[in-house]
Amino acid sequence: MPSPDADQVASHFRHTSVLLEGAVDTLVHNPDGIYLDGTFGRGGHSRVILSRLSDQGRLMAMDRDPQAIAAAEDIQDPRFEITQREFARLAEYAQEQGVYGKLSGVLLDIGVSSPQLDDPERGFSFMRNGPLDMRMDPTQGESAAAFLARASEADIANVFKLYGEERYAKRLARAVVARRIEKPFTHTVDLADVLKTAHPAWEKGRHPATKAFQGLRIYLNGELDQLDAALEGALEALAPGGHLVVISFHSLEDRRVKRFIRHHVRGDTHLPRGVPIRDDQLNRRLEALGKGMRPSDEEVDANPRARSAVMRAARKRV
Ligand SMILES: C[S@@+](CC[C@H](N)C(=O)[O-])C[C@H]1O[C@@H](n2cnc3c(N)ncnc32)[C@H](O)[C@@H]1O
Repeated sequence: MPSPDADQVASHFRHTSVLLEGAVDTLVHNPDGIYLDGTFGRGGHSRVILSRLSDQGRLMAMDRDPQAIAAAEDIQDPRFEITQREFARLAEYAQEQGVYGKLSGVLLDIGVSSPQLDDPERGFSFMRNGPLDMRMDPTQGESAAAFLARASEADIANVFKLYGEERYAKRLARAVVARRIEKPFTHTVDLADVLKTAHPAWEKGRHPATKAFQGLRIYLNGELDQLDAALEGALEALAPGGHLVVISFHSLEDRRVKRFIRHHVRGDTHLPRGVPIRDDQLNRRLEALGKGMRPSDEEVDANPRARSAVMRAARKRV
């Protein structure tokens, strides 16, 4: 892939941040604190966080996508630094920087950015034709084309079902395998057309390839494992009283975030079921900060990609 030019990337494909004010209001409780934005994207949240910090405050950011890192070039602020890395390794980053256990807040705005979806060259979109890639970091791991060329029919069906929640996963996988014998898949629209032809029940307003594409993207980027590791890492890297804020875009992710927070709010899940629990056996490490927050109707009207977003937040107990 050619090395990304920050201006080109920033001007061609824009990202509208979701729950921008709500997330930053919940995250920043101490203007002198050290914060970590695990999903820089185009820096929508990062820029507002910086505007809320004092001269003593500090913001560390990360993203696994080299184009996101290039888009941060215009932030010339001594309080800001960024690294290209997976957020599963956020605790390691905090350790290297000497701030492990000292963070005032961690923000994760997970999933894909609009520039990733909108740039056909990234291969995420079934609407715009491009090479079938779908990696957030195109230098790591396996592309969608490589996976579809080598995986068994059962593995492909599993990806569509587990990560795309596609009801007709087996049927779609069968069509993919039948077609690849004649010609391998190299482009997004070609795959989308095969999925569309094989799909028996189109839902109104939704392209029949939507769920299968989601499944491939989540699988190829290891998104659920990344999320689990990032939540664990954030809990350790936060200072007592630090805030964790997570915005997710579909139920597979939100369920995990909700479960993680509930587990640490109750502090009882390591004990066998049915055993009476004494208070001193509980290890309550988090306090929930409100209930899940969703974008307003106005925000969804202005940015339809916000419609499935849910934000959950918690405070690490002292
Ligand atoms: C929804 S966008 C974030 C947008 C950002 N908050 C903004 O306002 O511009 C999600 C970003 O997270 C990044 N990302 C997703 N999974 C990641 C992971 N496991 N590690 C690091 N970055 C990841 C993507 O590359 C993408 O840039």
